[in-house]
Amino acid sequence: MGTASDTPPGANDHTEIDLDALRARYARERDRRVRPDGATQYRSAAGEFGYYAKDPYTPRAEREALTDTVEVLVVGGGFGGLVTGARLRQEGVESIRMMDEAGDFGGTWYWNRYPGIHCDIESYSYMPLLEEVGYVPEWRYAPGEEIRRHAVAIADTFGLYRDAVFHTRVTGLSWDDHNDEWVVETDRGDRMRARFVITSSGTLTQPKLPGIPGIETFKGHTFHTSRWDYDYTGGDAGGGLTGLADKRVAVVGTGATGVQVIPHLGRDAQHLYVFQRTPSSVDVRDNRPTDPEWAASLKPGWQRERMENFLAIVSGERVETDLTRDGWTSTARLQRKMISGALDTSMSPEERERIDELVDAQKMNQIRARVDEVVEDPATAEVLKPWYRYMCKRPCFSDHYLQTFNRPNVTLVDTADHGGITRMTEDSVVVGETEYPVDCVVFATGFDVGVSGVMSGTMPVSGRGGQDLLASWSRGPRTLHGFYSDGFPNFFQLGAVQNANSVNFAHILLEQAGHIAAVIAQGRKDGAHVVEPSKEAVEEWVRTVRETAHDNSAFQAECTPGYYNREGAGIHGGFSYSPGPVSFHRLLADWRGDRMHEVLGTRS
Ligand SMILES: NC(=O)C1=CN([C@@H]2O[C@H](COP(=O)(O)OP(=O)(O)OC[C@H]3O[C@@H](n4cnc5c(N)ncnc54)[C@H](OP(=O)(O)O)[C@@H]3O)[C@@H](O)[C@H]2O)C=CC1
Repeated sequence: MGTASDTPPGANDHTEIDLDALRARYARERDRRVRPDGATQYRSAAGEFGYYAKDPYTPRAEREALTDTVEVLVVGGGFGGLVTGARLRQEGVESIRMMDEAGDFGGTWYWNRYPGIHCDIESYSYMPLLEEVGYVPEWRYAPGEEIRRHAVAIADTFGLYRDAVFHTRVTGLSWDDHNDEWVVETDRGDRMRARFVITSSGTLTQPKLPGIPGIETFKGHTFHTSRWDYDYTGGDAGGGLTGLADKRVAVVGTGATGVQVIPHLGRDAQHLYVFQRTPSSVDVRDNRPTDPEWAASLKPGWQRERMENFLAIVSGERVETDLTRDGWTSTARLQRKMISGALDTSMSPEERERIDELVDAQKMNQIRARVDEVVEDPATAEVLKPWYRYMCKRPCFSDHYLQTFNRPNVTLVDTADHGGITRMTEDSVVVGETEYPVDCVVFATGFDVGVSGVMSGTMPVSGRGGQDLLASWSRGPRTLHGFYSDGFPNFFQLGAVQNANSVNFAHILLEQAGHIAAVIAQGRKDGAHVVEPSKEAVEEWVRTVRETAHDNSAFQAECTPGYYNREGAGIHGGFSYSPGPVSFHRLLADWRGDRMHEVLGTRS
């Protein structure tokens, strides 16, 4: 197998690739799509558009306001919150309240139930705690419903429904210095208390809408993919959208969601218009049911081994064997552009960059050639070809997407030269001067990515002496290992900020949960009043993250716009710990070995 640090076969044999011409083409295609309004072009699904974010799956139950006290409050019932709850239970913590805005557990898998939904990371590594729950996924790449059911199974296995509250949003957290407790206020009128608060409020739950002029005037039916309206479409996540048989449907967006949903809309709508601004790179999926013999042969510890092997490969570490062997592990070298990890130091940076660029060009040529092989109409095929480097956008995998454009009832509409859809009227989507009358518009336009309640300010956190967390971060996040900050005792955050990042984020969350549970358990054992890092420890970690930051701004600047590069504005490295998740997890394990006492009971 290859690793990110090997020179790939054929890397020195690219005489046919004209990199200058390719760079010029990439720049031209990028310039067609950059908008002067950048990230401000979007609208949140709030205020007059709040109905796009309503929960269509679970009725909201009335309940009494809470005034009790728990030991741990976990904000967020997605995998981050669930695995934290599970690890705390394993450490013997009894009093845990799980809280979520959704109507049940599952996080992103609660909200996203659109037809065709699957996870594009292999389920055996993605779905956490499989061995603890006693489950082997039915599919190599699991459908969303199987993943959602697994989330519920984790909650059942670890007794996390007990004390859980749903359809509840935290509106304020304030530290009570006198009692060493958090006072928690919510949009349900709760005013409860918790000794520890852990937030894992997720990144792919708040739907985002394009700022299309006239969007509010459209009188037909409309919804966002993360709040699928099966009452209107009929069918379920497996397809069979019989309600669309006599409907002209527009879908806006061709990202990872669009690629999964479009084959179903194309199959079932009377006519489907796909409004595309930037094509995704779409590689082979090759999904298959789990082999029962393989499942029966698995030995205890198999999942951790597989997860760690996958994480190591996609982080650019050297490993002996590739247990997964899929589109992620075979492109590890290319992912280094986005998710930095181990760097090959056996060659000069210039030589490394030249080889990276050639390997990238080779991969993207293969992706573009696949479009020609599958799509019958050459003009349509041309529009579906992605002209950017591999990790500029989330890579996609599908064996049905490109094929959909061979259907006579499917029309691809290229909006690139118009910055997206020009406007909407009462009954049409308009691109340039051309009107497309439709009955229904489905927005596959993504999420306010990376915006947790803490970062957006919708969950104000007031620490020691009433200091505001966001205000204390006015010059950037200040944490020890991404988890906690001085002045905010017993408050933990899960997420990628100053912590680790990976395409398999479920693995990162599992490590974070284990770490937090270990710290809390040690604190309980030692009789510590609080968990809080010192100001010096925080400053040292912020400096470490900054000094080790891998600056990929040059790469980002050449990328087509999207949320990876703040719509073309660029992001400097240093958001997460650049040396990569494997080094970070090692660093955390060492820290737990001999420095944990530094955060325990430092104040009371
Ligand atoms: N693990 C998995 O299997 C899956 C993961 N995901 C995750 O969710 C993330 C979000 O994916 P997704 O929901 O597809 O959202 P994205 O943000 O990736 O895609 C949004 C789409 O909407 C298009 N768009 C936005 N505004 C306009 C406009 N005004 N006119 C026309 N088109 C417009 C974008 O075009 P443009 O590109 O030009 O901006 C893009 O194609 C993924 O990156 C991935 O991390 C999602 C699905 C499956």
